[in-house]
Amino acid sequence: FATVLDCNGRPLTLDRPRVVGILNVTPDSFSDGGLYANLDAAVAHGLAMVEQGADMLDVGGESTRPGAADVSEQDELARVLPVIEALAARTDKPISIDTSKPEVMRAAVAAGAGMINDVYALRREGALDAAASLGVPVCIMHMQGEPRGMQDDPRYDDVVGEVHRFLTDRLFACELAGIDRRKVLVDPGFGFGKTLEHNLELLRELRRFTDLGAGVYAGLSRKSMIGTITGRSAPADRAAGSVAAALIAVQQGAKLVRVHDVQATVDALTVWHAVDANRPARRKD
Ligand SMILES: Nc1nc2[nH]c(SCCc3ccc(S(N)(=O)=O)cc3)nc2c(=O)[nH]1
Repeated sequence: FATVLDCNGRPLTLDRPRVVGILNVTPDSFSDGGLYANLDAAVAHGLAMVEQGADMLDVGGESTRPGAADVSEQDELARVLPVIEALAARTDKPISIDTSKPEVMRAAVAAGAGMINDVYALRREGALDAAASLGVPVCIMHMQGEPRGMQDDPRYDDVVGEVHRFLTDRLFACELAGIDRRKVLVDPGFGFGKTLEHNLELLRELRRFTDLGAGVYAGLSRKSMIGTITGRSAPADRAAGSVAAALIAVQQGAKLVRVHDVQATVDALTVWHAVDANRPARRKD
């Protein structure tokens, strides 16, 4: 995958693992309870995360947590466009749009977004063509079922193998549509139609996804897998567990982690990088 992704004129350099700050602009954001439902608060939070070291911001206007209801195109546009425009004017960091709707992709990129983050992996009607014509990097993610019912009874014979096969197929679909594989990131979709055991197996085997020639992207922050393991029922209490999970993902080869707790994660990855980057070259014996 490319070491520098051109995100609508804003570079994202993947020479080391990078941190994506989550900016939910939905009334029911699962962990910040719609704190950023209004524009000024959302923009302030986005800029605060950049100050804390976020390398990119991920703006989402449709909650895709389990049981979430669908959002109309116009509602989603009304939520995300003002935020993307305001942020693009006030930071030079890349901004990704977390959406599955082609028209939201187009409008968001026109407003300044530089990456498409699609939890449906461009499977919606027109999404592949929209992404291909926009030419910005894309993150494609695995989900079993739909947000409404994906956690009812997730089942796999071989969760890693099936998720790997899905991402392989979607990568191929991207290439057929004219999207350069080097501009695609792949994501196993933690919490999207997976039990705790499935999520743990995917994290344990995350390195298996680095053979696809695409950067690996992971979204673990404050999810129920962290809560169940640590006993932290309130998402806001899951920062330490989330940082631990992000570090494990990075140690397994992930290049991007999508997080709520930016500063803590940035510091953890800085410590990891100091140790990893200064590794003495292997002795020629
Ligand atoms: N690429 C990418 N984009 C994402 N967007 C989101 S929104 C989170 C929705 C959610 C919340 C909570 C749970 S749960 N039941 O596991 O706590 C699941 C899904 N996530 C991801 C992710 O991972 N990758």
